[in-house]
Amino acid sequence: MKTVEQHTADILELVEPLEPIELGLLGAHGAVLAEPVASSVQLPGFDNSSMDGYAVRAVDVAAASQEAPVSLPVVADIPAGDAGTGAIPVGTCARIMTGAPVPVGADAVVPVEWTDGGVASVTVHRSVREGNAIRRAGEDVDKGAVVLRQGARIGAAEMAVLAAVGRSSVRVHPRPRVVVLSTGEELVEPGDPIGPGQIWESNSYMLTAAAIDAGCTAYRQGFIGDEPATVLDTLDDVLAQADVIVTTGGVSMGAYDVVKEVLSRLGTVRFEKVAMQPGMPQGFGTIGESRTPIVTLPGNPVSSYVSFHLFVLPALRRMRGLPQQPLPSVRARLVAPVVSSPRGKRSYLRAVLAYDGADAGLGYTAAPVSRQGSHQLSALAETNALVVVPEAVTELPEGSLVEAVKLPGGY
Ligand SMILES: Nc1nc2c(c(=O)[nH]1)N[C@H]1C(S)=C(S)[C@@H](COP(=O)(O)OP(=O)(O)OC[C@H]3O[C@@H](n4cnc5c(N)ncnc54)[C@H](O)[C@@H]3O)O[C@H]1N2
Ligand code: MOO
Repeated sequence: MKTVEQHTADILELVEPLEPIELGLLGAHGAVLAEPVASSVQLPGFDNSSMDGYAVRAVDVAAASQEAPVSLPVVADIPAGDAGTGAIPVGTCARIMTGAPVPVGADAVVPVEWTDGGVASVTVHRSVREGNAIRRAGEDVDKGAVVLRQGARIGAAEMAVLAAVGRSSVRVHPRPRVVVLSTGEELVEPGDPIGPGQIWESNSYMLTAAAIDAGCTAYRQGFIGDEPATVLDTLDDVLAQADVIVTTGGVSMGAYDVVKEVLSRLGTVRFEKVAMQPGMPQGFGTIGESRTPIVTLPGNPVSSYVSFHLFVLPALRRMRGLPQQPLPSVRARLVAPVVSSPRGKRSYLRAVLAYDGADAGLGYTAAPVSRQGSHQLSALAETNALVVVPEAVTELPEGSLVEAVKLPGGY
């Protein structure tokens, strides 16, 4: 059997960062920059007021106090958006709003709270230091400075920076388009009536959500039965809209394991056993003229979930133009024994990871959930980590230190 590492490496060899394209700002949300972004301007672009108040010469109000306020004529009113061409003569001031350009001649702003708020003339009852409440041109960004590095993921903060330096579009590795398809004659759409031997389909919903969480555009193609021609036709149909296809089901040893049956025939998809539990039967390869990557996950829901995180997430990272990075893991103390783990396979036990180091001196603790079967889906929702039991280990006493891999979204 193959190791988890070998299988991951094989899948990674199949995929490349997606070709960069130019996208409008909101279209680039979640995408990864394929270029460094430099600012063509300085920010702020001009000296401006950080408060609503009065633009003055500090020296003109140097003597102002509560007991001996100073009055100045107000010669202009400067709202934000003013072209900023005005000047104030010595001994006068201008009413100014937050973000408005500081007029020539002024070197400080007196907040309106320190005045009587006058319109024609204003009485100031506190002195100010030179530069008070003025945001200087260029104090945020120098002209030509790189404000976002190549490889940055465009989230809310990056979006703000791009817009603030005047960019309306950027060159990015787009979000991978993931098409999710499940197979199985027993599957029924949730909400539809269910008959004997049937189950409501859940894998494609789970994987579509997981792919979206992983920064992709995901299409739930839904599910189809075990008819080989339908599987091939459906795969053919979705090729045009997929950067990667993820299927579930039909990859094991059964008489109707259709994905394995039809894709093995193509000769471009390999089916192998990986030394892990859950998630032993796996497949991957390419299909179609443009050699679209396809990862075929096992049908058992927990197996499918775990193998998506171990094998598909790294591929998606690469397609997004991000460097490889394992899911974060911590050392944790088991709060219950592991009574049996298969020799020769690495177990990924669903667990609840908690941090109670400060109180109990334990650091992280991991409590494997009680239902560990590949079909026992309900325990997944409470799971936030996978406890790794190495291939050579078949049992672990309570209190053992283990590696716990944090699952995305679990925190
Ligand atoms: N003789 C053997 N049998 C099995 C082996 C084996 O090595 N020899 N491996 C077992 C392991 S491990 C796994 S995992 C499963 C994988 O099977 P398949 O990928 O072929 O999946 P199916 O047989 O289609 O389904 C398995 C199981 O999962 C349920 N399922 C499938 N798709 C969905 C879906 N979209 N939503 C919800 N549930 C789904 C399905 O009803 C089955 O119960 O094979 C073992 N067998
Ligand atoms: O190894 Mo299968 O993936 O658990 O039941």
